Amino acid sequence: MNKLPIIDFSNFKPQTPTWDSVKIQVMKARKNMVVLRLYSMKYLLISRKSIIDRSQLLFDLPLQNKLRNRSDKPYQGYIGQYPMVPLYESLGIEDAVFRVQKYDAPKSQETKIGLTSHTDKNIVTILYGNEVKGLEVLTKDSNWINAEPSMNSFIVMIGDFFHAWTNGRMHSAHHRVTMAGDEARYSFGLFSIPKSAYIIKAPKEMVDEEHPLLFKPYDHLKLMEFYYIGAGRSSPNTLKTYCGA
Ligand SMILES: O=C(O)CCC(=O)C(=O)O
Ligand SMILES: [Fe+2]
Repeated sequence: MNKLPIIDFSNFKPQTPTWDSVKIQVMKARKNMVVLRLYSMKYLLISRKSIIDRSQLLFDLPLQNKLRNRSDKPYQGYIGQYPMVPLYESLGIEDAVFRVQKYDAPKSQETKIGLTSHTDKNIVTILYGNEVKGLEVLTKDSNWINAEPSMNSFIVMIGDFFHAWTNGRMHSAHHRVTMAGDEARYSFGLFSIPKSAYIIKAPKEMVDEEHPLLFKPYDHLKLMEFYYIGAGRSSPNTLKTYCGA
């Protein structure tokens, strides 16, 4: 497979043949990779330009202004100026799950790291962006494939919460951003997160002889701290290192 599965949600209504066919496609996709494109929402085409224009203005603000949106919590407020990912910066709304991200065009001809390979730690991520490509997803058979930008679709990605809660049935794919060319990439993400202090634990229905428990119960915020502040970043599988059963 060298393309993301594309699932058309545009005529998605309960009790219709489309409903059943979409359901089957979603189940198939989650076994292979679980990065879906949702074709729908024509109004996005109109609003997309204005979202990107406004994001440009936001990131063009002086650094000291952007730094005022700083947070002590992991993955909140302004993130940027990291030597490991010098092209990347992003702004999030405190305690909300919306984040605007910018990847500068690389300064030289070489391809550059925009974001290092990771799995999302949250429940589900919904991504939308401008026409500059860069997002790459690792398939279960270890091939990196490009997520081609598309104006009328979102990319939906399963996070580690769902992977743990379904005891491995849903796959949280590794992904990264690689930049090339001379245009900046903008992306917008909705990162759903559990309520604070919610302990993530696979329900007993998800655990059986064929599916032994993969992870001990854990707190999402503690996992985030382990990833961003602790030793978790260097681990290829942060969740397993943190709370593998
Ligand atoms: O910008 C993108 O397309 C990917 C962003 C991402 O992977 C993340 O913020 O976790
Ligand atoms: Fe991500």
